[in-house]
Amino acid sequence: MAATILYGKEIAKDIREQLAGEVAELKQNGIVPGLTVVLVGDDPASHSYVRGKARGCEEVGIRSEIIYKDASITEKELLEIVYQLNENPNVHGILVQLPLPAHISEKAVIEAISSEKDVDGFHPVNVGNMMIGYDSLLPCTANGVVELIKRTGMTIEGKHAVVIGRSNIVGKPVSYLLQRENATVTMCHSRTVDLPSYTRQADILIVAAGKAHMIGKEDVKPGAVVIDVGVNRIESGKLVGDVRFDEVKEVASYLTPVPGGVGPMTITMLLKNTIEAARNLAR
Ligand SMILES: Nc1nc2c(c(=O)[nH]1)N[C@@H](CN(C=O)c1ccc(C(=O)N[C@@H](CCC(=O)O)C(=O)O)cc1)CN2
Repeated sequence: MAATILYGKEIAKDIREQLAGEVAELKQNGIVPGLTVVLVGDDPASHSYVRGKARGCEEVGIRSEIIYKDASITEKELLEIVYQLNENPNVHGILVQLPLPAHISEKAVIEAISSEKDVDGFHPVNVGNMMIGYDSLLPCTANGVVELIKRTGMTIEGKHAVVIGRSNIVGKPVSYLLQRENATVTMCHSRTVDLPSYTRQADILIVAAGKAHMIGKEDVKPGAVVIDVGVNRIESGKLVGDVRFDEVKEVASYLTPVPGGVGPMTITMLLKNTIEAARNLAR
């Protein structure tokens, strides 16, 4: 039986309607949630993502601002911008778009952002709280993946989840979040020996390797939920995932497309975090 396609775009629309209601309620109490995004350099994909974040804010009523900086900015100058945003009471969420130019330390920039305004959920305080299971601002893509799986109506508890990829943005946090939902989680990566022997055991397969079309139907257990986090631009200019969509849809129970699957959920979870940060900071 063919898989049900999980259109993140439609689910994101649903969630955004709910978030718009939450923003309206905050505004009635005199709080206008505000997000500032800092974008360094001229990477076209980053510019497009940042525009998407501003559009999302407008849709739900969050005040947003984008600070554009040339790639020649020094690390010290960028840190100064972050320190000023930390002090600004109208800014509840701060996000520095990644990747940064090689001469700027991502670690230094992430650590400079106030953990209470870290709407990416990348600050070590937020990562630590997530690992322990305390409340915190959660990494957006990972949180979006878990939300998508929940929307299938399946029970995550007791399922075997296999995650391919161990990045700080997706692989590591999604593994912790699924473990928090009581899944049994196996983390695989580029050095895993005999990857298919793991993927074929997965009830839930999260593919975040950044390698176009690496997963085919022979790698998937029939009936598995398959979430494709890959966004790869191939030679023809087309955007494709890490999963061979047309093949895997024949065996999976649920499958996300690329584009239109996980991507739109990332920005929606950012909006959710900004509202949560505004609420927390007003306490
Ligand atoms: N500070 C951050 N930097 C980066 C993050 C992040 O979460 N925080 N993640 C990625 C980029 N990203 C958000 O910033 C992002 C990537 C993809 C999408 C998205 O909607 N993708 C669409 C396709 C878009 C296209 O046509 O190019 C989809 O999959 O449907 C949104 C956000 C790295 N940097």
